[in-house]
Amino acid sequence: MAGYISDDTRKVTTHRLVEMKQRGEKISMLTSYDYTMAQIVDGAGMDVILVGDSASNVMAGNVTTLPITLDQMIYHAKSVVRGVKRAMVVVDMPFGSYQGNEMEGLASAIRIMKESHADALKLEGGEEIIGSVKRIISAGIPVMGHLGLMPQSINKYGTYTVRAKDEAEAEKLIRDAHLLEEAGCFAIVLEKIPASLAARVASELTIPIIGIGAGGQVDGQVLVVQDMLGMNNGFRPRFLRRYADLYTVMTDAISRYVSDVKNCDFPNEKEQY
Ligand SMILES: Nc1nc(=O)c2c([nH]1)NC[C@@H]1CN(c3ccc(C(=O)N[C@@H](CCC(=O)O)C(=O)O)cc3)CN21
Ligand SMILES: CC(C)C(=O)C(=O)O
Ligand SMILES: [Mg+2]
Repeated sequence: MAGYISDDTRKVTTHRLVEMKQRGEKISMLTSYDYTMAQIVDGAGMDVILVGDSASNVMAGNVTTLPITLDQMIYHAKSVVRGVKRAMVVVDMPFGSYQGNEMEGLASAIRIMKESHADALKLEGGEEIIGSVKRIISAGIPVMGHLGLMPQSINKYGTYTVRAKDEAEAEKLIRDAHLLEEAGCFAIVLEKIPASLAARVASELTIPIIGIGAGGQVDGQVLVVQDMLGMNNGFRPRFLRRYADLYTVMTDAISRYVSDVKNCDFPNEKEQY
């Protein structure tokens, strides 16, 4: 099956994402944490590349996203930006860099933008962090919101189960989404919530809603690239579609290399000087 690669090579902007929502063209988004992956993802025609704090899990092997630092996020973001020509690059602000202190949030945001040359930032939360969101937007930095399952708050909930299933939580999520839009966010990620609730938010708001485990009635989709490529053998939530089985492909290739080295089949005469 042929892939979809846009012939429009202009850099993706916040303005163009809103236009895509208005036209009904879905927005494609995947994570990347490094230069090599970002080059592949951008070259395949991705609209938005997220330098996710899921790097804490996927790159560093932590159990949660909480330990990753501002310096580490900046390192990943710089590596990704060097590999990207067309996609918009959005960077997750890490846990501890914006909660509870607007001025610290602004300072962290400016550091990420100044040092990485990324295009925008993403912050988890609604009302609780709206002060930081407003300050960062006032500085001219585009902000993407993130509601529903918020992995930086995992210790408050204790599980990664679906969020906003009860009326009260759903009403708060809708209020938070409106607050984020009014504050000037250019898009919002909704993670692991009922599809009907996500559809309602997407229809009520003008800004694009990007879902992960939030159904198809939203304006775009995001996944972690290692998950959709099948490199993370253990991570198989219901919302994940696996487009490849790179775990098997890579294990086969690497084990053949081990055999070739052991059996003195590598290198051969043509592979030496
Ligand atoms: N590799 C990876 N992929 C992600 O999508 C991701 C990360 N890491 N790290 C940060 C957050 C955490 N996310 C998560 C984590 C767990 C589930 C999840 O649904 N896990 C299990 C059990 C959930 C439960 O307790 O019911 C599942 O089977 O669905 C979903 C998203 C999404 N993000
Ligand atoms: C799963 C996406 C939305 C994310 O925040 C991340 O990868 O960190
Ligand atoms: Mg994240």
